[in-house]
Formats: sequence, C-alpha cells, structure tokens
Amino acid sequence: MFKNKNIRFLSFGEVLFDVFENEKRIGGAPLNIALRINSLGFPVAVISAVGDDNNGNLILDHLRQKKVNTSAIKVLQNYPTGKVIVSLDDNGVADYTIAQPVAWDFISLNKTAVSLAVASDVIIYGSLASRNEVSKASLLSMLAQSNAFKVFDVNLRPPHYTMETIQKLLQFSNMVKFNEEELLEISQVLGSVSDGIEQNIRFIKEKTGIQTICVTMGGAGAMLFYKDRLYSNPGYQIEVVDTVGAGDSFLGALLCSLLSDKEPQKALDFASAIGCYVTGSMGAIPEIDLNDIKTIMNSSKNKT
Ligand SMILES: OC[C@H]1O[C@](O)(CO)[C@@H](O)[C@@H]1O
Repeated sequence: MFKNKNIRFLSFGEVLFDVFENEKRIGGAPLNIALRINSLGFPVAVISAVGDDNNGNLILDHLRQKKVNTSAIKVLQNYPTGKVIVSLDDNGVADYTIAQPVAWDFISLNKTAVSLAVASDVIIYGSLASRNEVSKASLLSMLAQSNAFKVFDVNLRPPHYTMETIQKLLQFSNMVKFNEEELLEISQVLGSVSDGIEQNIRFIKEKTGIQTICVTMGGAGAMLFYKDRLYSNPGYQIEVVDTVGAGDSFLGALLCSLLSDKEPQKALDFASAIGCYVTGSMGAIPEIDLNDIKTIMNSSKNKT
C-alpha cells in the first residue's frame, strides 16, 4: 500500500493511560500517533518517560510487543506514569483531566534520544509535554539539533499551555496540524480578523512561513494545504463512539501517506477515513483492518 516504508519517525511527548468510566486504555497523542504509524508498517521511536510502576510496565510491554523503539523512554523513580481521566459527553466528545506532575513532565535528553533525533526523518511533537519546563527544554533542544521534517500537532489541552510556548513550537515546524477550534484560537492571537478556515490556513502560512498545514473539522471533514494547493475532504459518516485519538490517528495516517508520495488528495481521504474509523471505535488506537477503511472511503457522503 505504501511505496516507501523507510521513513524513520520519532514522536516526542506524553505517554499515559486514558481512564474511561469502565476501563483504562493506553493513550497520549504522541503515543497514539506512533502506534498508528507503526500499524501502517513504518519504523517509529518514542521519546518520553514513565514511572516505575504497573502502568509504566504495561505501556513499555505493549510498545515492545508492537516493535516500537522504546530505547528513549526512561523509567523514573520519583514520578508516576501519566494518567488522564476522560469524560465523554452525549455525543462522544471527550474532555480530559490530566494528572500533574507525572513522569512525562520530566523527559530528559540522553545520548540515545539525541541520536534518534539526529537519525530521524520526521519528528512529531505536541504542546502538552511543554507544560513543564524540563520536558519543554528537552523538546526545544532536540528540535534545534535535528534536521528532520518537523510536525507540530498543536493539541491544545486547557489549562496546560500558554500562547507564548505555542508560538515558539510553531517556529520550529515544517508542518502543523490543528483542529478547527485550535486554528481559530491561534490565528486570532496572531492577528487574524477572519473566522474562515481557508482564510486562516492561508493566514497561518503567511504569518509563520509553515508550508504544510492540515485542519480536522470533526464530522465536517478535513483540509490540507500542501505545496501551495488546498485539498479538502467532506468527512465520512459514522456512528460516533468516542472522539478520543481520532485526530492522532488522522495525523499518523496522513504523514505515512503524504511523505511516502501518495497524491495529497488520496492521502487526505485515507487519513480522514482512518480518523472516522477511530471515532466509531472505543479508545484512541483501535486495530484497523484496511478493508474497513476502503469501505468507509467508498461510502456515499464522500462521493461527488
Ligand atoms: O495527549 C492528551 C490526551 O489526548 C489524547 O491523545 C487524545 O487526543 C488522549 O489519548 C490523551 O489523554
């Protein structure tokens, strides 16, 4: 399905357990993205930290079993593995209560992490891990040292960010992913007077110089600005179970497709179908059968 599976991905940031009403599941945007990339057959490593506890062991065991490179996930004695309480509203839309301080607030860069960063083709990072100065300093130092293609998954989780940090993280990125609300909030802070998605995509490009921009819009689909052209997907229909991790899987799938030279429209359609599948399943990283994705892509809403 992909011509070039040699792209080496690296994901930096929170690894944790999402705690739902009746169960807990592995999560954290950087981890969800890494696992989606891994499920599509690409090599991926994660830089993070867990506590010396059962949750930490479960995360490490799962990643090792999937053959994700865990050599830069440190086990810390003084802090527990991250945990997030997820509450779902009647529409399956998630609200997150994110425990603090936890191990991933204290990600340090050791030699292994730096060599991974230098050897990677693509680095993915979000904003949440920068809520703590330790992880933030490691991220900024890593970004400064690597020539990889850098992808900023904005992922605003109030109250865990400041606009100053978001702007700093934007400065390093070659590609950025927003959801609709994030695009509006950040565009306004940067001085946009429009509330249009397309206008704000172009505004961000002019203001920051970032050439590749994607925006997810929930049930209304997604847009991709790539090589000076705008592509859009109107979304696919699905019975929503929960929205947790849909954007993460979308981004993982989009990167695999786009960077292995699939046509941008096809890459966007594929990523949108994967995101849609995730909203129709429980938790952030359900196993995906590519035949189900094909069925979604052939579904009527998307046909013109
Ligand atoms: O990373 C913060 C939170 O965001 C998610 O990745 C969903 O996008 C959850 O799995 C996690 O709890």
